[in-house]
Amino acid sequence: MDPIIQQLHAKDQDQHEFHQAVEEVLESVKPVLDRNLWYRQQGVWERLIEPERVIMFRVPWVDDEGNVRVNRGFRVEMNSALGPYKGGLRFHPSVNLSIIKFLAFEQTFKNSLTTLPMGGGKGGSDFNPKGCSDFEVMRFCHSFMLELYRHIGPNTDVPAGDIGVGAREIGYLFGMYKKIKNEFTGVLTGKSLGWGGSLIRPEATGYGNVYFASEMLTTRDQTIEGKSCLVSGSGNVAQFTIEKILDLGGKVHTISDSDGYIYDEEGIDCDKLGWIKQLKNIRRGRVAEYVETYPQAVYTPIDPTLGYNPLWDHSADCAFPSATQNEINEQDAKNLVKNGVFLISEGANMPSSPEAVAVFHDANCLYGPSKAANAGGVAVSGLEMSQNTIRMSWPREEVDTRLKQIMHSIHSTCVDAASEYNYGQNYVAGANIAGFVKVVNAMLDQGVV
Ligand SMILES: NC(=O)C1=CN([C@@H]2O[C@H](COP(=O)(O)OP(=O)(O)OC[C@H]3O[C@@H](n4cnc5c(N)ncnc54)[C@H](O)[C@@H]3O)[C@@H](O)[C@H]2O)C=CC1
Ligand SMILES: O=C(O)CCC(=O)C(=O)O
Repeated sequence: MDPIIQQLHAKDQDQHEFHQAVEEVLESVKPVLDRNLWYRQQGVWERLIEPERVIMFRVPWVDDEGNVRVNRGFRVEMNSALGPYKGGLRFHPSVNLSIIKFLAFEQTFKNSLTTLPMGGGKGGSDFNPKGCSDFEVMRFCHSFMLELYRHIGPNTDVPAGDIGVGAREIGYLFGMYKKIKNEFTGVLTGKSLGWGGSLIRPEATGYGNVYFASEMLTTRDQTIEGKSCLVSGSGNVAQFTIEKILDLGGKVHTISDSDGYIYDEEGIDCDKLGWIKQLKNIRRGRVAEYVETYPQAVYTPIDPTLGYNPLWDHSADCAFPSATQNEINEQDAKNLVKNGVFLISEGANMPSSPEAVAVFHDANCLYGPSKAANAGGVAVSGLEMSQNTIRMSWPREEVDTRLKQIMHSIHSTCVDAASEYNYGQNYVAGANIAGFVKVVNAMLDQGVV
């Protein structure tokens, strides 16, 4: 094992997700480090895997029954070589330091790929919004911001949404920040349109992922039109991935949540997607309800004893994992390949295990890793920051055009970096190398800080 990885395991024991993310990047950038001894001498790698700052805090709040509840809050400010820390907040019971550190680490390279001036950060809490009333969510968000406000700012650290944090939560967080600081600034992105949000930000991660997939398909003279697709998740990223696939003439058969998944042989059309948006964004229900309205579809509950996810065991051309990390294991990857899937484009962060990624590469699939394929969300957040700074809002077409250009540029950046280091059409290596080189060159320019 590389001594750096040995040290990491000794220092940050049990941070499995963080180790996984670091090991993948280190593997890809070894030839870059070998070619540039200066990088090694300057300890860039050791500096990259140590967050600039880790903030952990108590979040006390009162539920509707008057009970005092306590959650743990996190913000990991990973790297500010390229700009203010930037990255989402995740509210989910599984959140811990390892998960936030892996997300902040990935975010650093992802933000670098966007070409926009953003450093990497991520935060969140083990708070579970599921089943909470709006008032409970509001009290939690206000308490969370009562601590977070002292660490963030429009030129310091600009959080946004992730799992469990959408427009409602961003509104409550912004309200408390504004009250404490007495200023109306672009301190958060993903804001509602009426008070500083950007058009296309809600759509950006999903749309961007499908634009990236289209770029990958172009290398084989193909398009999304007529392709059958498997999508996991049913939240923000999944919904707008489906919307763009339909827009480009593809067909989508699946959605899921943490209880189970839906397979709709006929395909999820625009009307059904509208129903899913109502279910998830307004009624906050479970995907199991889909079969009550569309009885031709099949609902399968999660069975953790299976060892694989049957959602990935259907015949299709393309897969868009859009739920959570490590949702595709080696067996799932083998099932996808066996069923004819030849393109995997990741909306979720690190949804494929390292063994699954190896299966995709061995089968010569077009495999778009998350830090490249889902970078459209944070890219449009960067555009929201620019619009807030100049106190303007750009029209929908303008933001969408910029998003398309950014995804095109990320694709060519990955292809060029992979080819420079003889990695062929390996988007993992390309994304890691290109993201890494830009960040470490900025770190070297700024000295040992
Ligand atoms: N919202 C954004 O702009 C971005 C999100 N992402 C990533 O996309 C993924 C989804 O995030 P969002 O759609 O924003 O969140 P969301 O909260 O809107 O939706 C998450 C969805 O995933 C499902 N899910 C969560 N845990 C699951 C599990 N263990 N098994 C099956 N389903 C599960 C939830 O039921 C929900 O439908 C995450 O990995 C997130 O980090 C990545 C880039 C940007
Ligand atoms: O828009 C942002 O700043 C957050 C996006 C994000 O969390 C991600 O790319 O994973």
